[in-house]
Amino acid sequence: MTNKSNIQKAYELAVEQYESQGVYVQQALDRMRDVAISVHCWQGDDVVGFEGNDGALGNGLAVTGNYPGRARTSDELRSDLQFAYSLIPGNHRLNLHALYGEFHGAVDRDAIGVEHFQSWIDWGRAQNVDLDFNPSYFSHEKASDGFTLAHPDSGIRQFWIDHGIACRKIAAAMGQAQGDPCVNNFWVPDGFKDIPASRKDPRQRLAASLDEIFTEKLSAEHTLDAVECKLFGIGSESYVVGSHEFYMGYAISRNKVLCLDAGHFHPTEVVSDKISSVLMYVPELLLHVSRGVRWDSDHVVTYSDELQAIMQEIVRGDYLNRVHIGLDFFDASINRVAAWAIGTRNALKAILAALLEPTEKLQQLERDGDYTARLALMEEHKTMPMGAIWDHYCQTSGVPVGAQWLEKVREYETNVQSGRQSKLSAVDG
Ligand SMILES: C[C@H](O)[C@H](O)[C@@H](O)C(=O)CO
Ligand SMILES: [Mn+2]
Repeated sequence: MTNKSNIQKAYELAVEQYESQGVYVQQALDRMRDVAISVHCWQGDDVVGFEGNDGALGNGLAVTGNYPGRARTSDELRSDLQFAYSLIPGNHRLNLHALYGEFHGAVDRDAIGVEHFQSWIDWGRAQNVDLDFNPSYFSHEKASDGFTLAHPDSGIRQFWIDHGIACRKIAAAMGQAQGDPCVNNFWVPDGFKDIPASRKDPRQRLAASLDEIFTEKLSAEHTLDAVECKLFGIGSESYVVGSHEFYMGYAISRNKVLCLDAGHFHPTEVVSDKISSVLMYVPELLLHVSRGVRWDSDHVVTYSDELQAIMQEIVRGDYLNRVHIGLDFFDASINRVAAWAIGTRNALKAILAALLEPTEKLQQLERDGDYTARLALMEEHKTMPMGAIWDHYCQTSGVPVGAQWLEKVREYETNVQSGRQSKLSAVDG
């Protein structure tokens, strides 16, 4: 049975063990406390949002499962988020999509304004949660044929350009209110199911639309524009306009933040190997930490080799101040608050493990050409008592230790989420 003194004892032994390797745990924990993960709102309600439609998700996004308790209103979503944050050590951000505004009636995407997000801004200030933002280029009649900013119809393109412009203003207002830049991430689904006759034309239209959206210069103290690529989606298997090469070139030439989603590449291609390359040419990176499984790019993040490799790269490259870490997964087959807790805690554990590495020693061995010792120490590190440091970190941060958070989720499910079952609407796809 876990108790405080055992956690403390295990921690002290672990600290000694790390110190014998030249790793100072307190320094690692001090850096850890500054890491803010941008927790994505859309895990809480299966990417439905509050526009008042029936939640029919489109444009290659699909949520499967019908676990009870989906948040149906902004108050329910905020309650679930607050509860999720109470299970996660540290102080984190919230990543909001445009379709989560509070509209009180029909407001089309090109007409949204700061007023529709004022409650979120106020809530963020009250909770000390900084906000990030995303225009929503999906689940809309004007996106139903799979094209938005690259649409051949100039009227439809203009509608989505206006949406992008509106979202930048909202993001800037959020950043100004919180005194910290709001990262505003553009992902568009545009693509073809089958072989295009022109790969060029849609890409030219997408670049032109984005240029129009980004014409107004907004203060980098308030908002940063990010662009997110994708290899394929359901319904865009043959061609996605915003490919990796497209956005890599776009971000470099327009000085934008590049967003890499861990589920948006070929199965054997890893984001961890891209970080140090792209950061040579773009100022900052946004990560969508996710887990691809076959066709789905958005499974709940587990403590996988690739998750650890991503966080190692960020720490080894000393990029913590140039990489914005966001999450992107949605699973309706398990408790949605548990999904947030599992994925976010795993991302943080991987960061802590990376901060506890003897990075300088490993890099010196490499410079010396001692690859034997480099591999030996990397392997020894894998079984160092990181769990004892993590437990202590959770305890001193005032959040549940080990699997105790699951008991809290069970209580929340019984007391809060189970009462929502009557109006459940889950989307299968
Ligand atoms: C809802 C998100 O914006 C979306 O998941 C996007 O980031 C993406 O990754 C699409 O595959
Ligand atoms: Mn993503």
